[in-house]
Amino acid sequence: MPSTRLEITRPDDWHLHLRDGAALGSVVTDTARQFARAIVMPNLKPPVTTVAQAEAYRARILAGLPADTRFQPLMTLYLTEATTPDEIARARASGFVHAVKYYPAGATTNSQAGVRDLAHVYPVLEAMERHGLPLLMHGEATDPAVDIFDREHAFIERQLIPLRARFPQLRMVLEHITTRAAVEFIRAAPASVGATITAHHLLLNRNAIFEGGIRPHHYCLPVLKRETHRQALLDAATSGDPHFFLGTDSAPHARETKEAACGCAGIYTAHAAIELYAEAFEQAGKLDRLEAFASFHGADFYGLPRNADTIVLERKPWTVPDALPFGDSQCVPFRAGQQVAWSLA
Ligand SMILES: NC(=O)N[C@@H](CC(=O)O)C(=O)O
Ligand SMILES: [Zn+2]
Ligand SMILES: [Zn+2]
Repeated sequence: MPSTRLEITRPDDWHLHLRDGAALGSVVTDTARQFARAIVMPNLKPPVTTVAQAEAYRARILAGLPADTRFQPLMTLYLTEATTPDEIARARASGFVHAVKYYPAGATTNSQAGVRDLAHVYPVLEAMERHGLPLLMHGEATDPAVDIFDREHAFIERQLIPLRARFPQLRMVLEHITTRAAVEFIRAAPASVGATITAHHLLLNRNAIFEGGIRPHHYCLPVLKRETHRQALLDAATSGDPHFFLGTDSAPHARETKEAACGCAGIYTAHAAIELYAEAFEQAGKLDRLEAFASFHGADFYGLPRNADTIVLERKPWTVPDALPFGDSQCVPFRAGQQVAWSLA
């Protein structure tokens, strides 16, 4: 008999975009409904580059939460070529900054202030290695000559392998992995290197971007890949291997900025995140592996306690709204107007 009810330790989201201002208030509740904690990405405009900015952003997130939630935002700093080793020491001492995010300049949404040449931040990486502060990576090569579907693989070859050799003790997370090459690299790495996997990369392949026409709400970075890569991700997520953990990369954008001649990258999944992961794990026949992926591996990697309470998922389909409020605009969520197979009780 297929399961119709699943109780698991409350999960955490190890890669999340909450945005700021009015938009923040519209989205944070979706995450707080299901997750105890989330690693909050710093790619605001302007980016969160200092501990003082992270502290102020954290306060704005907490102020946007409904009174009855205990959701904890785990903050990150945006690495720039001006970041100092002193800032890393302050981050470690803060207790609320849990990682530093590396955006290769130009690789993705709000990455212009990112790093052009890793050699310029070696002293900062050395400080992170010493303080045990993880480096989170948007792992795509930015060389425009590299085919967009090969950018993750090229990043691994050109940046990640040399970086691992130079900083062997540096804790790292390759974020939102999308390829078999990434899965293989992470599997072979020590426990100090992990990877997050999104629900949308587990559920969709690149055909979804072009189904009957161009689908801006299925455009994200790294871009969706072929079916063989989706299969590799599903194998990794459901394998029980502690290198792999849940990170939604839920990345809301106002409708008009995606439905445009040059649409933004990012897919919003926070409204149904754990339910979507349950669908993917069910598809693989591995629902029994969801809890470790969603609730144990990430906490263990970050050296944080596992959550003590639980959530209950029921196999009860529901229909996702066509649009959700997003500041003074709207956000079109993943599966808009369509069904999700699992519900959060
Ligand atoms: N994933 C995306 O397509 N977009 C993210 C940025 C990111 O995580 O690369 C965003 O901030 O919109
Ligand atoms: Zn990214
Ligand atoms: Zn992201």
